[in-house]
Amino acid sequence: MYSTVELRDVTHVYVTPREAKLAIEELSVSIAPGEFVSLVGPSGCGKTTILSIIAGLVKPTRGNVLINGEPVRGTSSSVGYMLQQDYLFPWRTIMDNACMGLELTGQLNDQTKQKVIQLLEGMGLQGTENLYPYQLSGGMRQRVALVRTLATEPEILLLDEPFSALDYQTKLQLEDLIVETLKLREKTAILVTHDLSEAIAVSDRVIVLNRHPGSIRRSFVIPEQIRSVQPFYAREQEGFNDLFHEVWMELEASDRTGGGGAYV
Ligand SMILES: Nc1ncnc2c1ncn2[C@@H]1O[C@H](COP(=O)(O)OP(=O)(O)OP(=O)(O)O)[C@@H](O)[C@H]1O
Repeated sequence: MYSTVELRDVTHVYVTPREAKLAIEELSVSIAPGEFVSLVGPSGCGKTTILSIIAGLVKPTRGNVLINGEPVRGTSSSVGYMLQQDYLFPWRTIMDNACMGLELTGQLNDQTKQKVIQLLEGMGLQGTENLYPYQLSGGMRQRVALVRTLATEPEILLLDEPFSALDYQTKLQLEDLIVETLKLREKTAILVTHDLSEAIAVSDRVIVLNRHPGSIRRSFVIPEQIRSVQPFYAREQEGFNDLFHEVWMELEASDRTGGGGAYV
């Protein structure tokens, strides 16, 4: 059985006219089918770069990236990317926004449109189909963005701080909804977040990255009693606070080590 996502000794150097910056060094990680993994680490340690490499948007300088055992060669419909901003088009209705991915990949037909309607319903967005993004709250818009991502049936979801622009209550509600939706559909997910409590509450595994250049510092497997319940209740489980403290100390240590950037 292969991993859904595998990075083998991945190094990435950003080359600009002024400098060559080592963003990630010798990073290896395997993510199993259906696993939910969070990446946490100091600002600038390479989290978004890792997602961009998995998405096929950035070609790593060295190393191999495999999805379902196949080398990544550019973007693929098996990988969906969700960002902090919803990037809905203001001039398109909610239905037309939700169908964007299908439209761009030539998969829009009566059957897939029906699936979008069902997904919107599942997210509590029934009745919004003919509205425009400005008529929805931030949390509702982010749910539309999730429908747009799920509509093309990606196997792997890359989530780059999708909850960070939301108010706290909406963020907790959306965490529960996304985790439930992804588990139900057996999706593999990789989340980048600055919120440690969120990382522990939603994940099967939390990976702490080293600061400059990005590499794996320590990996925490989330105990069964925490990951078997909804993220909201995970925070109340025995062992949650101790684990939070342990991950926090690791993150603090990561933040203290390393310089302002590694140059080659
Ligand atoms: N296109 C680029 N050109 C040059 N350097 C870049 C580019 N993108 C990122 N970098 C640099 O690579 C390093 C890693 O950036 P990246 O955005 O992956 O970090 P991050 O951990 O996601 O940061 P944050 O938590 O602040 O969002 C940083 O030092 C950043 O300045």
